[in-house]
Amino acid sequence: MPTIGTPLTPGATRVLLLGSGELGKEVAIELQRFGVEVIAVDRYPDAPAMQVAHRSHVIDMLDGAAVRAVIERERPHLVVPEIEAIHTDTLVALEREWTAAAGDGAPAARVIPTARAARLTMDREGIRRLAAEELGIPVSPYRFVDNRDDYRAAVAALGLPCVVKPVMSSSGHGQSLVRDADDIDAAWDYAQTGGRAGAGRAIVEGFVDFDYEITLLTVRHAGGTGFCEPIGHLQREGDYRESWQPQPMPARALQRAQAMARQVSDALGGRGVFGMEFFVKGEQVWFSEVSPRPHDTGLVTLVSQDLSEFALHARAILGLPIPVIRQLGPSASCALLAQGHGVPVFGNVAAALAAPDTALRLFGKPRVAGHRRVGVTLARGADIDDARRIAREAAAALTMELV
Ligand SMILES: Nc1ncnc2c1ncn2[C@@H]1O[C@H](COP(=O)(O)OP(=O)(O)OP(=O)(O)O)[C@@H](O)[C@H]1O
Ligand SMILES: NCC(=O)N[C@@H]1O[C@H](COP(=O)([O-])[O-])[C@@H](O)[C@H]1O
Ligand SMILES: [Mg+2]
Repeated sequence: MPTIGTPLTPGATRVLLLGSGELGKEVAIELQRFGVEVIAVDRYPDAPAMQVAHRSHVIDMLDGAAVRAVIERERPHLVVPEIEAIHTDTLVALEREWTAAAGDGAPAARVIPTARAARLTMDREGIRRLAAEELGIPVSPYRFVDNRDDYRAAVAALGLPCVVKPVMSSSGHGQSLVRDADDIDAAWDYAQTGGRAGAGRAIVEGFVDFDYEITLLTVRHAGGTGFCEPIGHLQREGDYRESWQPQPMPARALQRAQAMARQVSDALGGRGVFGMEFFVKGEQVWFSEVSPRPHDTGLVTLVSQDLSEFALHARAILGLPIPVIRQLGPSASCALLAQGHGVPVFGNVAAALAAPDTALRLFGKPRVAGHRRVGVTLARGADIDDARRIAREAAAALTMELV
């Protein structure tokens, strides 16, 4: 059994991150605090988590042979997917090989939370069919389509407004809200260009007219399943702009969300944090999707909890106890988005931190080409509105240039 505490020695626990963005950077920092050896992998050099890892590799993570080669070379004990866009069939195959080789003993390595969870959530179809069709959980009405004719038929069947998304996409890429008949064709064209795997399959979802939406961070750990206080968030163009915790909600709705989160996370299995997304209207709750890993809206937990979602992920995957998760009061995060081309240069950083109980994460992404999240402001306040205002003001005080 590997031990923790002394990286870069033969007995060290090695963790390999597949994806090295802002979320992986915080996970890497938490693992570093336990003396775990961290290897960061992503599609481009100098990714945020690479900057705080022991070693890094640049590979095409959608190339199965490249994923296998880096894992076989590094022989990690834990493989931690950090994004959806990974050749997850290779993870499934590797997991099977490790299990077979172990016989009755513990496998040499594990995928977090499981290879199947990574595969089912890499594409909207796997998780949607599991939640809606196998588990019978309420979701928006939906249809999967592969061509323009089927798409038009799906829009006609589901009615307007509806939402169109490539099956493989995240952070709103390729996603449109179709409000009226004039939007129908453009939304299809965008779904065909905005997805990760290029043109192809899409989901059409009936629009859920929710009061608010939440992320329910759910952690499966050695001692059972725990929940964080619900996180409310504001999305624009399918991408998160602000999040806050705790989102006030009726006890009945929270119980429903927790029960669904437990059902879905139990079905996916393994250990780690799951970002369960729900829509809420009154006491009604719809499951939307899940990240079997820390969630971007959960960045708020960097100031709102004693153990952030990243600290929880690290503890859970290492098999360490999580006896309690303390919420520290009304808190908020505000995403810093850059638009254009070049290297981000920040100014007025001091002003962003002038108010009490504020914090800042600048991710250190080396370049922006188009639209990219490059940082986040964090704040605690007297209430949610106050915390959101402080986080927004901190973001507005910063200047950002691309050079
Ligand atoms: N059926 C729907 N009805 C109403 N709003 C929706 C629906 N589907 C998506 N949205 C809105 O769009 C947002 C993004 O959708 P979704 O979470 O499916 O996309 P995503 O690209 O996976 O986002 P991310 O990767 O950032 O979580 C949701 O948080 C919600 O605000
Ligand atoms: N909604 C998922 C999400 O927020 N994922 C986070 O964004 C990074 C990719 O950013 P990039 O597109 O700027 O490289 C990912 O690596 C992850 O940290
Ligand atoms: Mg989402």
